[in-house]
Amino acid sequence: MNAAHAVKPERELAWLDVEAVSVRFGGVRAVTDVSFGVHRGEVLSIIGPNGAGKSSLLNVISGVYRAQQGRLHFEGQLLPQASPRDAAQRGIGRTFQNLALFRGMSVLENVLTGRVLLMRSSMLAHAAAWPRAQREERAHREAAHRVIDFLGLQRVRDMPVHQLPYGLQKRVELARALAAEPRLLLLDEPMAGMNSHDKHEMSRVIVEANRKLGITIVLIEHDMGVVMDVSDRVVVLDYGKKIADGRPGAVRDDPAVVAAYLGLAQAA
Ligand SMILES: Nc1ncnc2c1ncn2[C@@H]1O[C@H](COP(=O)(O)OP(=O)(O)OP(=O)(O)O)[C@@H](O)[C@H]1O
Repeated sequence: MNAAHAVKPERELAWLDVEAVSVRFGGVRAVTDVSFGVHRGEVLSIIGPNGAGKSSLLNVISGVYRAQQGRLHFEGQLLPQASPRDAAQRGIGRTFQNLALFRGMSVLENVLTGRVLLMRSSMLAHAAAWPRAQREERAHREAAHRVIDFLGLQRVRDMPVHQLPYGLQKRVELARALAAEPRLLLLDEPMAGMNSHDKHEMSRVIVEANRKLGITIVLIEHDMGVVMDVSDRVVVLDYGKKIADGRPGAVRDDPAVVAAYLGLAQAA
């Protein structure tokens, strides 16, 4: 066959397929031509020095930011960009780098807000206490209770969130994200600012959510000990570009990664 007529085979898409994504803010290139795949059932960590583009990438996947270039596919479907609601409805959940809870509301109420997109009855039906709406509300409360039990938050269930220590507040945030029943959960520095005991606890519940609930997890984390412990695979960004992608041990020993982090140590 004439080489000119050879058809390039279609690339096989990963479960979440990030293809040549670039994000710019004015003159700042936050993410440049980054591609990687997330396999169903894994814990994948995204690491890299401050400002490497990790949160921007997560924001593109969760529909918060629009990429100027590139495409995303989730479960074989092209993801429309900059639509957090669409991403959530497709089963992509997330937490944010800074606490984003309703501080005056109880733990249970916060977790219930995670189920808003799963609610079918209108607010009016709930307000009028129609039987179907009541049944639905009961089911949502039961689901919220299950998540609270899963994360060991029963004792503080009715407390206002602002009265809880920081480590527990971060766990409530995770509970709210789990309440939405995501298949893919994006966690942006869920252990930032935690002491080592709380970090250990948070790592444990993340691994349990992955293993027991079958949720695929993409995690941004700075603590290399945690990354090595919990990740099946690691993607490394530096100045917006992907510099490594592989098993944790291989990535840790990768000369390009060592150089990126050594550069950081020398600059400090
Ligand atoms: N909304 C925005 N507007 C303007 N610039 C932004 C915005 N979001 C991110 N940036 C810039 O894009 C670059 C990458 O930022 P990003 O937050 O994605 O990095 P990061 O790897 O998550 O950093 P960190 O570890 O410090 O959270 C930085 O230079 C940042 O200042």
